[in-house]
Amino acid sequence: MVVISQNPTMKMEKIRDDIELPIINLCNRSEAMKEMVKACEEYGFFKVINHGVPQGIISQVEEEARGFFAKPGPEKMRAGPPYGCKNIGLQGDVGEVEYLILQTNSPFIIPTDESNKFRSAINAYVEAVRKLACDILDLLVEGVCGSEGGSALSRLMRDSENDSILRLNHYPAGEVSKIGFGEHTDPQIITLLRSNGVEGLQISVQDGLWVPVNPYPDSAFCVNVGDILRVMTNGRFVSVKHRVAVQAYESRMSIAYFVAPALHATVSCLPGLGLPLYRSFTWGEYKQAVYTGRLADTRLNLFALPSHHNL
Ligand SMILES: O=C(O)CCC(=O)C(=O)O
Ligand SMILES: [Fe+2]
Repeated sequence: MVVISQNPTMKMEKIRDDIELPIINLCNRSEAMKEMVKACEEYGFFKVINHGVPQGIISQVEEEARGFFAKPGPEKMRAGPPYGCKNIGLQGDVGEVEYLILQTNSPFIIPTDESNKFRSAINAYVEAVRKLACDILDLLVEGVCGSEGGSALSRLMRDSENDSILRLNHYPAGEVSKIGFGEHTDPQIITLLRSNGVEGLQISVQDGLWVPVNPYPDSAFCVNVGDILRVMTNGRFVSVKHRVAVQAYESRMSIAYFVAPALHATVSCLPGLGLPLYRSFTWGEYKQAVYTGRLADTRLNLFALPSHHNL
């Protein structure tokens, strides 16, 4: 039986701080392609610099987000969805985090945003990170399938009904033993993450061994493989568990852009990558499995094909 603790604390697991994620320079595309593929196989995480998202657009959205999270609790609560606090998902998972979740593909409102400045900043940000995500996905497909791969991944996010979301997280400074965001894999295709320079993110390179991801260089985006990309690369890329630890003296803020297909889109292994490890499913079906499971579940197991299939 799983016991739900109201304030989860970090178990005393080992931390390894001698692993640095690769920092990939997008200016050199053929090098970047190889390095990204290697990083996706090894860690499921990497950082990109010279990514083409203007610093002004990033600063604007970070400033607006800071302003929003600094509002008094009751005011934010009154905003209702898209605002949330402590609860993560629908199955009782909690963390020391407050957040805004915005569907990027349909008009949204932030009820406290009377002047619409926040909304404009977010729209500009989403447009810029969308381009970056397309670019990264095209390079990854080429790296894995060669030029025949074409735009097999980026076309999923170009679909006018794509289900991509933007999530702004704020972790107030507090007791370091507390969990801001419990361990999980991101279910989507890929995630582009920005942080305000405060540490806290950790990735699980193997069971019980956590690697802190430092927030440097300042200009970088952290990119990670989601479960869908794992399925589409037939397990060659790994969607790695990660979590966020509360920091003692400073609040962490992060902005995650999760690239997802349309709900009706079929997810299956890209051609030429061997016998599929997972059965095909729609993104809607997978999302349902995410909603009905706990944050830390390895939901892809539900879609794994029996091993005799691969003999
Ligand atoms: O805040 C972070 O750095 C990571 C948050 C995260 O993993 C998520 O929102 O899925
Ligand atoms: Fe995540």
